[in-house]
Amino acid sequence: MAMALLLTTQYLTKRFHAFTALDALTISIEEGEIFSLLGPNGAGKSTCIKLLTTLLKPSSGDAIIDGVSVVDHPFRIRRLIGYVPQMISVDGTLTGYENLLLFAKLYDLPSQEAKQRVNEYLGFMELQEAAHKPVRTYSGGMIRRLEIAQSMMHRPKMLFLDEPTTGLDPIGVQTVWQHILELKKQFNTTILLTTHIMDEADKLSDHVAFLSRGKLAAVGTPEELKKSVQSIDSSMEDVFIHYTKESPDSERGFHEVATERKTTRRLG
Ligand SMILES: Nc1ncnc2c1ncn2[C@@H]1O[C@H](COP(=O)(O)OP(=O)(O)OP(=O)(O)O)[C@@H](O)[C@H]1O
Repeated sequence: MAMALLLTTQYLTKRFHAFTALDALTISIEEGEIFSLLGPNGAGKSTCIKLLTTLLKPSSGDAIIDGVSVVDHPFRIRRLIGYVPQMISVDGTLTGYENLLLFAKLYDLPSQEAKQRVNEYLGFMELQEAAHKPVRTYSGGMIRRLEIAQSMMHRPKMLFLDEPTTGLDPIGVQTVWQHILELKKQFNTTILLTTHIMDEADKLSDHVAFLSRGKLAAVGTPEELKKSVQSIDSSMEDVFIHYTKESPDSERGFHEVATERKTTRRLG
């Protein structure tokens, strides 16, 4: 059965002076699917997300989300999407409930509806018990789930998650994965995520795209990609190396530490 496409990019390109960070990317994402962008540090994943969330303007090309062009109608796009950046995006001094209520108000939800939705998402993310505690007392996994709930307050059709599990302990990773899959199941939310974790891409994604130096190196289902590298029992790591000619773990140490530090510093 043919699925409806929710997002298409057409030769989406971003140059920073002479350097091309994203080079004529053309991909399509079906409604209700989880799509992962993989690639080594500097491959252009965050740049791609920033273009699709209208934080950056393309140098050329376009992307269409639910029929709306990011180039022509950035304000309409912002109502259609939710975004969880790599950096912490909740306030550590407020409670989980207060953080969500703030966002509900930002999106102009009437007071009664705002409270209902906050409670609905706290329940969905299994954060009711901690709802009235300051967020700085939350674990990394709880913070991530709260951030995802926050990005959902206006019921966006599409969510962008930039490295949703970086810096989390194994239990945090599992609960975040479980809730990302539930979002797709219960709300039919279309999700584009970036990740360095091959297992994450393999377990969550309907389709995976590999970027290498700003260019699309491969796209397909995890199964198709594993078959395409033609070794018996090939893993997503093998696929990564095959298409990007780099190791998935290159330079991870510093990157992970830096991200964790950013988290700690921001929450005080
Ligand atoms: N504002 C900017 N000015 C100049 N160069 C930039 C800018 N933003 C990104 N770049 C460069 O563009 C390239 C792609 O960066 P990007 O952050 O998109 O990579 P990434 O795949 O998300 O990497 P990571 O896995 O480290 O997050 C990098 O070489 C980066 O240095």
